[in-house]
Amino acid sequence: MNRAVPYLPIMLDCRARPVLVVGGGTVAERKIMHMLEAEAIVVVISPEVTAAVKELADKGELHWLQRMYEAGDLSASLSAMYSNGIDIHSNTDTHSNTGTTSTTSENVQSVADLSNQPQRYLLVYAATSRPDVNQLVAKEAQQYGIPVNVADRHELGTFINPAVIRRGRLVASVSTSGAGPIISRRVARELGNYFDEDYELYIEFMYYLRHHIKRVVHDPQERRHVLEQAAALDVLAQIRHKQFVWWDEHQIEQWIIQYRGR
Ligand SMILES: C[C@@]1(CC(=O)O)c2cc3[nH]c(cc4nc(cc5[nH]c(cc(n2)[C@H]1CCC(=O)O)[C@@](C)(CC(=O)O)[C@@H]5CCC(=O)O)C(CC(=O)O)=C4CCC(=O)O)c(CCC(=O)O)c3CC(=O)O
Ligand SMILES: NC(=O)C1=CN([C@@H]2O[C@H](COP(=O)(O)OP(=O)(O)OC[C@H]3O[C@@H](n4cnc5c(N)ncnc54)[C@H](O)[C@@H]3O)[C@@H](O)[C@H]2O)C=CC1
Repeated sequence: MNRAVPYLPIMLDCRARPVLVVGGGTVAERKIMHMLEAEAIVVVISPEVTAAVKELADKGELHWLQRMYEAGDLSASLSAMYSNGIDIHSNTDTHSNTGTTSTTSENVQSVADLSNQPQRYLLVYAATSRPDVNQLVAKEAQQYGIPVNVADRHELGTFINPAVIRRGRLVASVSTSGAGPIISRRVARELGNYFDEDYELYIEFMYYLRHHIKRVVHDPQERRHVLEQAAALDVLAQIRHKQFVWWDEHQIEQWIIQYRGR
């Protein structure tokens, strides 16, 4: 038995960064949905895709290259891909060569914008049904220093995906370090029952309060004390009992005053 890989859990800002998904089946579709939620620019290379992925491509919400993965796809920089005449904008959008944005989604950037992007993919997903292709994608990604996820044999890749629940700014992700994804999903659902919908407003309010405190309380010790008091507020209970009323700035100032100078 292998020892568990000590994976590093992080939160990655993927907004407007290009990510590549190789393959377009149900597994690829799930990974694509997470990438779109993270507001990444999604490029899919696959001869066939699911109906849902096709629809997203048609709407211009992702870029579909309708073909097999080719060795070298990852070594080509994105701007080079484009200047070689490969339309990475979308499989259907023949007008994108003009460099104008002709899509409905905020996610999708014009080709001109893409050429200003980093020259390599931020992340790569090898999610085809062909082990040899997935292995080639993994090898190439590692050659170029791009983090890669391999759907059929996670040990060939450099990162894996947790099961996730979101409550606005609160994100809980669960991994079994690859031992059993169904268990991850179950644990995430259990966390989701505990951290229910009320947490969204609670965390939003705490964000707003902390932001305000950071702006007006400059002494580090004093700030720390005020932030501890904020964390101890019974806002969540008030939300649960439908008694919570959002504070205005004046209320916050008044509340802070009582803890100042301590
Ligand atoms: C290592 C990892 C790498 C990665 O994909 O990132 C991986 C790998 C593999 N999954 C396999 C199978 C299944 N995966 C799922 C579901 C999910 N898989 C996810 C993550 C991960 N899966 C990573 C580890 C997560 C952890 O650490 O716990 C979730 C959590 C998140 C997500 O995919 O985004 C998502 C649930 C999300 C949700 O619903 O909330 C289901 C269930 C289903 O489809 O309904 C099955 C079928 C049942 C079964 O086989 O157990 C196989 C065998 C393939 C084969 O047999 O050919 C491999 C290959 C291998 O183990 O190497
Ligand atoms: N990591 C995970 O969460 C899970 C992984 N898997 C594994 O993931 C893999 C994919 O599973 P599914 O999506 O269900 O398969 P699928 O058969 O539905 O889809 C495979 C996709 O790969 C594409 N493809 C095939 N050859 C290609 C090539 N040379 N270049 C580019 N694309 C190519 C096909 O067009 C198709 O879109 C399988 O190996 C499966 O064992 C399965 C379940 C969960």
